Amino acid sequence: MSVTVRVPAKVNVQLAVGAARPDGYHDLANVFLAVGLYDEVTVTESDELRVTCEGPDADQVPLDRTNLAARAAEALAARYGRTPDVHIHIAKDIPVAGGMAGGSADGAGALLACDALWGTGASRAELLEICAELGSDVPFSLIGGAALGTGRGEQLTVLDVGGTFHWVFALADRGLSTPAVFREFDRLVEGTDVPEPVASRDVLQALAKGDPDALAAAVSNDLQPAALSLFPTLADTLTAGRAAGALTALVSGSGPTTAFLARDPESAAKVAETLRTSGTCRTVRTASGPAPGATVTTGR
Ligand SMILES: C[C@@](CO)(OP(=O)(O)O)[C@H](O)COP(=O)(O)OP(=O)(O)OC[C@H]1O[C@@H](n2ccc(N)nc2=O)[C@H](O)[C@@H]1O
Ligand SMILES: Nc1ncnc2c1ncn2[C@@H]1O[C@H](COP(=O)(O)OP(=O)(O)O)[C@@H](O)[C@H]1O
Repeated sequence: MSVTVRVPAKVNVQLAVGAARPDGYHDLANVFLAVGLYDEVTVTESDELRVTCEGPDADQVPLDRTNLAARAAEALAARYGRTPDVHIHIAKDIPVAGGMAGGSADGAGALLACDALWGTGASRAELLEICAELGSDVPFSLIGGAALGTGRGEQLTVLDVGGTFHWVFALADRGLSTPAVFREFDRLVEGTDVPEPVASRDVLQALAKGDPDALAAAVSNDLQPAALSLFPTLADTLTAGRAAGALTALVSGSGPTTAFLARDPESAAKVAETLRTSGTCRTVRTASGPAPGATVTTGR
């Protein structure tokens, strides 16, 4: 018996970051938008826990117990007093270490898939609690759509979205470590008064209206200076996308993926084509959002 779950990537249309907390995390106002780039996680009953992965970035994905999908299976099994003996196969299309929450997607996907395979009867609230233990971004991967994340990003408020937003993503030739980007943020703000992170009314209204021009004017990412400091050539990618007609350009989360908002699919295709030949990125993808959260597609 096996179960397959499809899980989306995300882009952060606002990422407001507060000062480092005593536990090392940062309070956030994190406005997530799920976009239609997906990983597929299949779990099959097996005699031991093992992970395999296929896809263009598969060689960068850990296959041991540090894999978030393996950790999700272990966490659910521990809670229900059983062994996590499943083969987890990840068909990976979300860039690895790209600021698009690929590992988080696999964690949420494996959790939902194991839950369905084992018939635990866990409530949505219980699954979200396990997600939050696995990582700050994991709860959002489960719910998808659009949401405001507060605390370290794990406390979610679902947001209304009044239309479809068309995005182009430029993938870089190497990843960036999320903790390293937060550390660089701390270094850059040292000695300054970091304001409490607050959700932007303009961002929320633009999402609710489905208005790409208004969203383009309102997006922000407090981690962008840190990502650019660690990966200066990303500035060239942002410039190339803006010159190609994107309404706005920003780093996705902790990067290094850069995100470009377009007015419609035709404009997105044009921006994508220009970026593809610009020599400023490894490859380019287009995707629209909001996309649904983790969804069981086949199984049992
Ligand atoms: C920055 C964001 C924006 O959505 O994602 P990415 O762009 O990397 O995908 C997230 O905050 C990443 O979430 P996630 O990748 O789940 O992070 P976690 O596993 O919880 O934490 C990894 C490390 O990131 C830092 N961290 C994470 C979240 C947070 N609110 N404050 C932090 O300082 C800490 O150094 C922590 O040890
Ligand atoms: N299932 C997984 N897929 C990808 N990376 C994973 C996974 N599980 C753990 N990781 C680790 O998490 C790191 C961050 O990867 P990822 O979640 O793709 O990026 P980001 O945090 O930038 O969104 C990777 O470098 C890898 O070591």
